[in-house]
Amino acid sequence: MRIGQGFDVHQLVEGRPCIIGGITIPYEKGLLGHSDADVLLHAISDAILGAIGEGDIGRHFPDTDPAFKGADSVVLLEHVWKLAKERGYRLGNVDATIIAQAPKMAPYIPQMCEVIARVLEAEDASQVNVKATTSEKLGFTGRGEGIAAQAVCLLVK
Ligand SMILES: Nc1ccn([C@@H]2O[C@H](COP(=O)(O)O)[C@@H](O)[C@H]2O)c(=O)n1
Ligand SMILES: C[C@@]1(CO)OP(=O)(O)OP(=O)(O)OC[C@H]1O
Repeated sequence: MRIGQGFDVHQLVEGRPCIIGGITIPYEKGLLGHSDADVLLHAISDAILGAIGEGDIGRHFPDTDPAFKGADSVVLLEHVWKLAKERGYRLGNVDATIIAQAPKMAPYIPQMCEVIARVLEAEDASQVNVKATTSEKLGFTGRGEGIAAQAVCLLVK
């Protein structure tokens, strides 16, 4: 049994789609990054990489590599999951929190969980949990300058 944790932040800017958990959320701003900047899938990818002792997504998908410009983070997560499976792991559970003053995540969380459960080949829906919180208008997330996400993942053999 192995455990890993992940944390990621992306800036919110105008002129970008707001893609979180593989779902495009209607909003006036979106997340800035080399890839599609899916902060939730990046935190989950890092949690899995941490659990298998494989560093972080920056090591596997350098932001200096044009191959990952505009990359779909679902595809990055699929690659990370393949690494975990090659080492003989299956999903125990993943639990994640999105920290965003806005937009409201709750209506989209079931769809996000479906995407994550499909990629991580969850046998039961309860293995994937996504939560959201504001930071009560405090800090960069509270001012709407960016969105953060954190995740923990348990892998079993
Ligand atoms: N971006 C967000 C933030 C929060 N939620 C939901 O609202 C609940 C209350 O948030 P607080 O920060 O005031 O505790 C939270 O538990 C989430 O269900 C959301 O959907 N999107
Ligand atoms: C995913 C990668 C690669 O495109 O780029 P970004 O979208 O900027 O995301 P970040 O969370 O900074 O981490 C790793 C990067 O290498």
